[in-house]
Amino acid sequence: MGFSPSSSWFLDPELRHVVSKMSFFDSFLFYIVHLVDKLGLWHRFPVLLGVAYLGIRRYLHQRYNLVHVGGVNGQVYDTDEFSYRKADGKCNHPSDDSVGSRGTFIGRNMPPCTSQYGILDPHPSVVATKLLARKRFIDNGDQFNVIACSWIQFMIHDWVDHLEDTHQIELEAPEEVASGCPLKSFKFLRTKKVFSGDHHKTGAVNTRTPWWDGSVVYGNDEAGMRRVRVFKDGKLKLSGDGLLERDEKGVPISGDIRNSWSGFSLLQALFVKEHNSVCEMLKERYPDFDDEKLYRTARLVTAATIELLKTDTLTAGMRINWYGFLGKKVKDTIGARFGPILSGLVGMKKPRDHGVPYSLTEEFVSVYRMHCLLPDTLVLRDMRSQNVDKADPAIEREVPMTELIGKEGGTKGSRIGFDQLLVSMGHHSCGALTLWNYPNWMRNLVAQDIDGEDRPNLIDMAALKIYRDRERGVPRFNEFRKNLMMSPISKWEDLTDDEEAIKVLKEVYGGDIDKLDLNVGLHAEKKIKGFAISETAFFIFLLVASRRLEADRFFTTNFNEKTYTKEGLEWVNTTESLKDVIDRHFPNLTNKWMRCTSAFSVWSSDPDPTNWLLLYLRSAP
Ligand code: HEM
Repeated sequence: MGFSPSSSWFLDPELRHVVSKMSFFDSFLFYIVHLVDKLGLWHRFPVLLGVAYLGIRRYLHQRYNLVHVGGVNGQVYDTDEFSYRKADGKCNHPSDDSVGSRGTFIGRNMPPCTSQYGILDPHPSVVATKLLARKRFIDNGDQFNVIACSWIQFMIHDWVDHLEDTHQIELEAPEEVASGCPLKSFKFLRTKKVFSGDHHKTGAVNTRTPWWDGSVVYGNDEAGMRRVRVFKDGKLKLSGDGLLERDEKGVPISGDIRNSWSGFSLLQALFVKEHNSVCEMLKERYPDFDDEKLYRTARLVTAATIELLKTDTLTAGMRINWYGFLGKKVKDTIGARFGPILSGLVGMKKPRDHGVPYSLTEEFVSVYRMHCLLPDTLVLRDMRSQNVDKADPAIEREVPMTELIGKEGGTKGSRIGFDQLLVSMGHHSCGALTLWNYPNWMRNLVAQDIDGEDRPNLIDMAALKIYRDRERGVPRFNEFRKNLMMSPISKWEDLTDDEEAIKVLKEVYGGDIDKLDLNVGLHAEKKIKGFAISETAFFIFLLVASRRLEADRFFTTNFNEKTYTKEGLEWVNTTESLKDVIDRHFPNLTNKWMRCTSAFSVWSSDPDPTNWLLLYLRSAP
């Protein structure tokens, strides 16, 4: 029986079930979190208090929001023999070689949906047409540019993709919206349900490796890995123009090639360059390293790069994940000696999985469905300018996104070239995660299979994303929030101040708030100042971002000179942002074209002001 204050006036009745399964201590912590939530306070706290709140919340999520879907039952192995990242993600967990490998189950952060709404209630095409379809492009201001959007896609393609069934489904738009749908009906493959041998009975399987292991560049299995390697000096293949090589069918040669576009391939090419530079550095220091040893070490180093989100509280939170409360200077000087809180998760003596074998989760995939970040066109900047006005560089022309996707997009990307693509993406704000901002060109999309080949049937991605969550048993918005220890909404006004949105939400969901789809809720939700994503999505990131580091042997036990080499570790520790990586390879580009501090902000925007106050002591943004 948990802690229960005598006057429980402030506990939402819907959250009683949450407290009932908690220990006394945990329920005490939960009441603190719940009180802060009710007062809407945590993001207004000074940074130190905000971080403390997030720390308690993360602790509670680690205890109550990790659900093992099952099926991990590998072998014990010799960790010293495999002190490198294997192609298929095997041999990372200290005592079970299969945890986190390709083909294991996608986990959950909460039990599957319990509501009885039908899979077509309301019809996904109705939701897509009335609430998601872009009316006009709404940008995200200066905070994030198209590089940031591609970076997130790059991460997704490193971590997760659902195995599909061979069974085809057809969705036909109901008459009331058919005229507004680019496709009156479309066909796609069902998510494959695999028997998990556990109490949830079935689950979905990940065709990518869920570790932060750079598989987007290196491949997800032996064949994928062999495809990208040169087999000389540890290096990876790269075309003479600095972009990806392509095979005779026009498919790019890279770790993950499905549903790519020029901006995404550009990031892959950038990290191939980074990998190859690490190889050169290692070869110079260690002339006796053979191709295999150079490849393995350079992969470890390249995969361990990181970039952080905005606002001081988030930055502090992410830095604490990596360096701990004592900060980078102390960690660099004396090492990770004081445990995860003071010295950070990276470099901990042992990986931690909180009793649940590591995997990514269904909920994580749902909240990362951020296709609204994609613009309709990419505005190309004029690279011939002599005196570049960084605040407003001259425009050459606009290219529709449809010309930048798939195999044709690869050819177009090569014609544009690395420099112009990168600079143009840097200067282009990405889309906002809000209602009525889903790119219409994705409602009529040529999707690709796992080999990068175009599929014959066009798909409506806006409708499909609603279908996918329902098909995979991800709870709808209110049930999702309750499971995440957040208060559910009781009226539409709790969700948004936008009167037009409320009107259409009522129309689509017939006034039944519990029916609201997760992804619609996430896009409609009022945003916290400084946040591009919703608070509901953020709490999933809070849990999963740290888990990716702390469960990984190569960020904990093996994050040392013996595994990475002294120079490799130094490389990781002196590379703090994507800008550092760009600067290493293209110093003139950022000098000439970028005003701001982070490569992910719109490049014409102001640099971050110097703030002499210690990060943790700052007030709220
Ligand atoms: C031109 C760019 C992009 C294209 C063509 C594209 C296309 C696709 C397609 C066809 C799917 C599979 C849909 C399904 O069968 O359920 C998908 C899934 C997904 N995409 Fe994208 N996408 C793009 C960019 C992005 C971006 C920028 C993000 C995130 C910021 C993103 C996040 C996701 C996620 C989370 C999934 C679900 C993966 C899964 O089900 O396991 N995509 N995308």
